[in-house]
Amino acid sequence: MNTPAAPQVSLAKERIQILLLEGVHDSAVEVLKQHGYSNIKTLKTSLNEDELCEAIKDVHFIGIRSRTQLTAKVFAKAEKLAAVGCFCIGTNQVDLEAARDNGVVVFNAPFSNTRSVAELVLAEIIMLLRRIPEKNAAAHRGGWDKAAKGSFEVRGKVLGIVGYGHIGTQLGILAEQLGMQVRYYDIETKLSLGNALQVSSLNELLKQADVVTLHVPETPQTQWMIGAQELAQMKPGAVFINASRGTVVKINALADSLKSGHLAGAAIDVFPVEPKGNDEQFESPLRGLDNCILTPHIGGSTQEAQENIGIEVVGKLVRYSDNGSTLSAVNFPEVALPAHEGSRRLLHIHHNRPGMLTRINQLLAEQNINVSGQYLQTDSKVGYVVIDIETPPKSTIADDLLVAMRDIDGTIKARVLY
Ligand SMILES: NC(=O)C1=CN([C@@H]2O[C@H](COP(=O)(O)OP(=O)(O)OC[C@H]3O[C@@H](n4cnc5c(N)ncnc54)[C@H](O)[C@@H]3O)[C@@H](O)[C@H]2O)C=CC1
Ligand SMILES: O=C(O)C(=O)COP(=O)(O)O
Repeated sequence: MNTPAAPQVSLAKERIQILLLEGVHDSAVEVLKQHGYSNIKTLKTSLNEDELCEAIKDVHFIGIRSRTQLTAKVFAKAEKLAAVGCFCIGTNQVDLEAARDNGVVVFNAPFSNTRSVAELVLAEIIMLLRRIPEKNAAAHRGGWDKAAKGSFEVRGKVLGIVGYGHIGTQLGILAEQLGMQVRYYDIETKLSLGNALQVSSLNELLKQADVVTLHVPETPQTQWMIGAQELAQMKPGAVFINASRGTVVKINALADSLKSGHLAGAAIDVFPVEPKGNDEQFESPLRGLDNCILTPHIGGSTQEAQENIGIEVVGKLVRYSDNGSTLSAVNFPEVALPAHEGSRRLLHIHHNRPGMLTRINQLLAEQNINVSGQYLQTDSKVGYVVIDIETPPKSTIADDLLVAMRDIDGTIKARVLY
């Protein structure tokens, strides 16, 4: 049985602690302030696990980007944490199950930086097919490589996109404007935009494409999906781009393929191991290869994308904090209940066991409480219910109910929102 906790109403906004890491854009802070949140700490860097375990103890909301690893150990220390905002697309850096098991909701920005990635990749396609990386490197050393040999227009070439989602589709449209023929491979059947064609296997795509570009998420299926065998399937002289996740490609195999000349070039933005901050040394077997463009995970790093992400993710955190909405959460049942005038709102997060709602409703009935709104959603592990109750002004009904609800076996978290 859970031990009954002291009554606790919604925290005053100035007491809600918010920690934003990894240089989240100022737009996030501005929107938080507009909504009355002022207790905001920002850091330019990420924190390691030990630092996070310490820093997270008093934090109610944390904002991260792709570098901060939020592990089960960190969530175990995060007693007050209500939600995580990933100010990026990927959520692979967060132990989503541990978050959910601790009643912590995780949000992200599923598309605000996708145009930026697509534009970068488009530029890299042209640069690689014109052999600019080598010619640029040679010129820096005093060389003058004016030969046309090995340099090609992109017009008419086959672009092979692995992962035809938000980024892959936009890239396909942009590439068609340049006259490229777009083919893609995806595990799901997708609506082909423009003249794009879906192919049925990764190998088929690798064999057909002059340019292969990866736009898949990090999942158990995509981990190390491109190795020596897959690279060998690619056409001699083809080029390869990865702006998805570093764990999708076996980097030594890629280095070998570039060194042997089988691949003419590559552009890589993400790496199996990335420096934690700008002052840490970058190590990679791709360093020193003139036919390889190396960028420091900046596919989504534009002013436009970062500003929009700041506004979007903070919007989701504020909606959860102000009215309990979990719409578009990546690890949680989605619930949104309109505000009921004159009501008080309670949130209850519990392990998904039979009879939880019955027990909550028994309490409401026993205490003769009038419910003006109630909404429950569950997934396989967790249930989330938002309850609006009618109470006379200044009554302690909601606080008393909270104590009783927290005592229900299977409760993960419960609070009075307002
Ligand atoms: N370099 C950077 O700065 C950035 C990198 N990214 C990375 O790009 C990834 C893709 O982003 P979006 O296009 O927005 O994601 P998305 O979720 O819209 O699209 C991903 C596509 O990959 C497909 N897919 C999943 N597993 C697959 C597999 N095993 N084989 C083939 N296809 C598979 C999905 O069905 C989906 O169509 C993100 O998950 C993130 O890791 C995203 C933004 C910035
Ligand atoms: O959006 C993503 O998934 C990215 O990879 C971008 O990550 P970042 O915000 O630049 O650390």
